[in-house]
Amino acid sequence: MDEVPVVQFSNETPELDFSNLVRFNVSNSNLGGVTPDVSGRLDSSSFSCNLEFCGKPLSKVCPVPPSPHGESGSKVSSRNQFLIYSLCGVLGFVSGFLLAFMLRKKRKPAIEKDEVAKEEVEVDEVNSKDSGNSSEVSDGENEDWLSIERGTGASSLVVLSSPLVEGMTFKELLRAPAEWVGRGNTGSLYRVRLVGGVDVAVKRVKNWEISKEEFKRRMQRIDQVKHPNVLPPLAYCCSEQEGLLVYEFQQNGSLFSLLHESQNNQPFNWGSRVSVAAKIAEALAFTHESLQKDGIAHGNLKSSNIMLNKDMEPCISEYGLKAVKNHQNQSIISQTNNFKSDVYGFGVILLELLAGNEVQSDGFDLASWVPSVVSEELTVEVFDRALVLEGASEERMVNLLHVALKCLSPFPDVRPSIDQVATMIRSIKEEEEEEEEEEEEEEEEEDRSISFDP
Ligand SMILES: Nc1ncnc2c1ncn2[C@@H]1O[C@H](COP(=O)(O)OP(=O)(O)OP(=O)(O)O)[C@@H](O)[C@H]1O
Repeated sequence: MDEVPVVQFSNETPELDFSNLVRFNVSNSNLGGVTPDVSGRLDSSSFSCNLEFCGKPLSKVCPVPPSPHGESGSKVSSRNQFLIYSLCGVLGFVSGFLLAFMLRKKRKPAIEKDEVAKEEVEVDEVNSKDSGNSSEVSDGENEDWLSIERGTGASSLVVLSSPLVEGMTFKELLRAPAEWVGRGNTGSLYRVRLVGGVDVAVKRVKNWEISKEEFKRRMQRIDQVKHPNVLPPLAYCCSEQEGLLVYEFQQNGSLFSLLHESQNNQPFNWGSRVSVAAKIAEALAFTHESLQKDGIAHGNLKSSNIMLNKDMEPCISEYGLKAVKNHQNQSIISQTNNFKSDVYGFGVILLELLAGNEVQSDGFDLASWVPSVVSEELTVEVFDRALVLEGASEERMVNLLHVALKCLSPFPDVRPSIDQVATMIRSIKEEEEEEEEEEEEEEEEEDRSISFDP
């Protein structure tokens, strides 16, 4: 066999088939690594002067190479990976939980409002089923109710002396189911059912002309003046821009609805009308006298602010909520005339009771029409046909009409005080009652004579 010439390789021993080799020599080369398997046919001289060689037939033992995929290493690394992933998972879960908690805390008022809206819808549905006179609540009206907290600056609710709403809180009021009832000149009115089943009317007054301090003063004073025919405010809260007033809800509606909106032609006879007029006049006279020094008049007296309680007794509502305006030029008038403005408002109510017509509806101004009819001596034209048919005393109707016309004088100083008005109406009522008594006696007399007649 020929000797294989020595060949210089770089760095690594090439992988060769040594089985047929007689001589192999890589001494003094730059090669290294594990000596090839030559099964004892080569000696150490074949690799001499190469420090990088190890293994047989050299005395240098090769180190056990660390296996990147060795069993123990793999176990360690996968355990580490498991620990790292677990740690990341736990950290992720904890931070996610914390984030969700913080977001929920921030969003809480909105969630509560959503709940109120849901409750409103539920109540609206119930009411529209069981009540004939419930109103549909538009999104705008719901929004209006929901924005109360914003509008009043969430100022605290002041609960007045009535035991009906004792301990009621602002939150409780806003969370209670609410139904929109109507919108007046000054704002919207809602029916709210409190826990325990008490129904209250919540009036929201926007853009008012009364300062916050003045309003508080008024409410505290009005709360001290009690009269059975004046609906007391139960609670209030206010900001500079708007206020919230709570009254007991009156199921039987207003005098306005009885006169102009009654669908089942509820009889409202002459005797009842005189009685209603007398009660309102007495109640107003009492309140004017009590609040004279404080300069607090009603400010917005009209038939939609005369509520009928469960016994159909008239009650003046919304006393003192409005800065008084002059009915003629609509400018805010002096305090001396505040009370005369209420007298004018009462004069309009008297006309409505007599004529059964609505004032300033469809362009028809009853307060201007009546004096012209009276001056043309067509007085009877003014009266409600139902009263004429009923046989109401024309004399007393005319007397009441004259009281109304005095109240409607364009000059506030010429108008009587409400106390004088109350006295005039009282005498008309007494005449009416006397005549009724006489008629009853006559009827009884007739009955007796019939029964004695053989
Ligand atoms: N306490 C109450 N209970 C039941 N209904 C009420 C009560 N107070 C007012 N209402 C009714 O709610 C409706 C809306 O009342 P609101 O006072 O807002 O309007 P208004 O009287 O027409 O005008 P204004 O805003 O000038 O007072 C009216 O039909 C009124 O008669």
